[in-house]
Amino acid sequence: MALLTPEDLEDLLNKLRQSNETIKASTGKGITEICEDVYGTRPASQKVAIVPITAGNGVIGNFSSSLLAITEYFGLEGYITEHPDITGYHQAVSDGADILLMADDHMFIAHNLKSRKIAANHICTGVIYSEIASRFIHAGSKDVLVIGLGRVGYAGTEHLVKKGFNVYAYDPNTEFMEKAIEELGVNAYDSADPKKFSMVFEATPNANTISEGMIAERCLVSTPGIPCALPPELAENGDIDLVMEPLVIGAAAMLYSVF
Ligand SMILES: NC(=O)C1=CN([C@@H]2O[C@H](COP(=O)(O)OP(=O)(O)OC[C@H]3O[C@@H](n4cnc5c(N)ncnc54)[C@H](O)[C@@H]3O)[C@@H](O)[C@H]2O)C=CC1
Ligand SMILES: N[C@@H](CCCCNC(=O)[C@H]1CCC=N1)C(=O)O
Ligand SMILES: [Mg+2]
Repeated sequence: MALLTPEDLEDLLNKLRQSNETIKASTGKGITEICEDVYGTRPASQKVAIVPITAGNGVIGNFSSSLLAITEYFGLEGYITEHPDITGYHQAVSDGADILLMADDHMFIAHNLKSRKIAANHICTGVIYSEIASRFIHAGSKDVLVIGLGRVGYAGTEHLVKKGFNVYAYDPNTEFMEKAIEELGVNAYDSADPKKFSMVFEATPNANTISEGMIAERCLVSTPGIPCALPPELAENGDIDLVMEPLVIGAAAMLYSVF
């Protein structure tokens, strides 16, 4: 499980604002509108409690404060419980919080105590980043290249297939490839095929997983993956729009999915 580091979370809201400008330019809509479209919900000043969790690798510096900044960015009333774990959970429920945000090393969830809806970060991250990729206004077809079929990648692929896109997928894990072909009917990406993609969704924990031969002159790369999927020489290319940030977009999708 690739865990965030405090460095990943530095300058979070500036990274988000940058990403949102790219999202608007590439898709015609900003992240809040896209979340509203995908989930059919809107914020309504819900009270959000963030409960730090000490399990496993333990509390990640500025993870809770980043979630607090995210809740406020989306116009919600957020706070971090005074204590972590069960004590914090008890405080949040006693305070009448509507939504709880908490994460151990394996699951990061949003739980709406009122509506009983619950969301997992890896599902929502896959859905929202693949949705962004699929909305590229300059795309010439419904072909989407997916790199990485793990917890996030598979969820995003499922979402794209459901929405009727032609998904070409690659993952060195042959089991994941076979599962995606059998269960979702995706095409195996063939590097020998000269086809180039204008919409790419990448979800791997490795750098430089996208090579020049995969992408069209003008393309949108939407990736939650850390580190960056695009080699620096490609990332500097003006005609490639890159949407990439470490936490906010996925967390926003979690909140919208439980409103
Ligand atoms: N930005 C955000 O909001 C979030 C970011 N993440 C990040 O997204 C990434 C993926 O997370 P998970 O799906 O949970 O990881 P995972 O470990 O479940 O899946 C990663 C997949 O990538 C595949 N892969 C590795 N190298 C590859 C390559 N060169 N080409 C194609 N596939 C390759 C692996 O075989 C594996 O199936 C991680 O870096 C994680 O930190 C995860 C959640 C939220
Ligand atoms: N227990 C810690 C939080 C641990 C979060 C680990 N999960 C990740 O890093 C995932 C979530 C999005 C990207 N990676 C705390 O409460 O401070
Ligand atoms: Mg994110």
